[in-house]
Amino acid sequence: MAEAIISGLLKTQTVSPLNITATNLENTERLESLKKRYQIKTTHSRIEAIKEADVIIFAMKPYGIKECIKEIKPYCNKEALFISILAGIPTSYIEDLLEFNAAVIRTMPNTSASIGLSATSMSKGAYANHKQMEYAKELFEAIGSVLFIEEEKQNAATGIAGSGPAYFYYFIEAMYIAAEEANLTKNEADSLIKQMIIGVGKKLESTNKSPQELYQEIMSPKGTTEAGFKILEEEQLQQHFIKAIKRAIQRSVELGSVYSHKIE
Ligand SMILES: NC(=O)C1=CN([C@@H]2O[C@H](COP(=O)(O)OP(=O)(O)OC[C@H]3O[C@@H](n4cnc5c(N)ncnc54)[C@H](OP(=O)(O)O)[C@@H]3O)[C@@H](O)[C@H]2O)C=CC1
Ligand SMILES: O=C(O)[C@@H]1CCC=N1
Repeated sequence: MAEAIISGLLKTQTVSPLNITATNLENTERLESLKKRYQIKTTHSRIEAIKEADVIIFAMKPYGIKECIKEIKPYCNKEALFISILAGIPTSYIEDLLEFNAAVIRTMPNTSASIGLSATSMSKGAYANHKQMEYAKELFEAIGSVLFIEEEKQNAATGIAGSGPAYFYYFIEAMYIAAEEANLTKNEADSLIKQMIIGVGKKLESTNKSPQELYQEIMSPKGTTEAGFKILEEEQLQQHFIKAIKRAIQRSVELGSVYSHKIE
């Protein structure tokens, strides 16, 4: 995710490579390759990375945030803007760890960020101001769209749009399996499935029709689609899918409470 953000910021010339420093935990090879590909600065020292930064983006796994902030806190610029892409982690937790009135913004992008098509949701912490929100929006527009939402809705946004692409890829995988079993070659399947998915996305974008209207349009009486739908309904696939999304949302809540319980 961090690379997708870096790549978007550079492609849109939102930030100069000279003003980006990437760091990670231990993977030197990865930092070298980022440096070579994007001409950004890299360092293994998280303190060096953040010391003079006016924007700090947290993009590690949620369980890493506590240790990270503990390490960098004494060196942080108190005027900096802190942006988190961590699933579940509340802005209040980051503010508490930093132990000053830090401007914190919580975001939830998705992997389509790597092609500039993320659907990112963004919420304000207690001390971030309007100007900082607008600035963060500008940064994240380099990787797609940005929607401002209240922080209590971020877990829902995480289950829907953060995890969402994975569920679609899973269904698309099923299409490839069915295509192969029906003797389509890989190239034939690629050509049909990819364009079909692009068409669905663009159609959805260009119409006011509901998803139900759209699938009903496809279903001729006693036709192929209707025959397939009967199986989906018998298996209660839609209910299972709703259950899966609800579980993802719940997991985001859990991540927030597991990793952001009382601070020592
Ligand atoms: N994957 C997704 O679709 C999305 C993920 N997110 C969120 O983004 C975050 C990252 O996910 P993802 O990119 O998939 O994970 P990755 O494992 O690909 O990347 C995590 C990176 O964080 C680095 N890291 C870990 N701890 C520290 C630390 N203390 N200081 C600096 N760097 C650190 C790791 O370094 P090293 O390689 O050296 O271990 C690694 O480069 C998660 O919090 C997730 O919730 C949000 C939206 C979508
Ligand atoms: O699975 C996860 O926890 C992260 C957050 C959203 C997408 N990936």
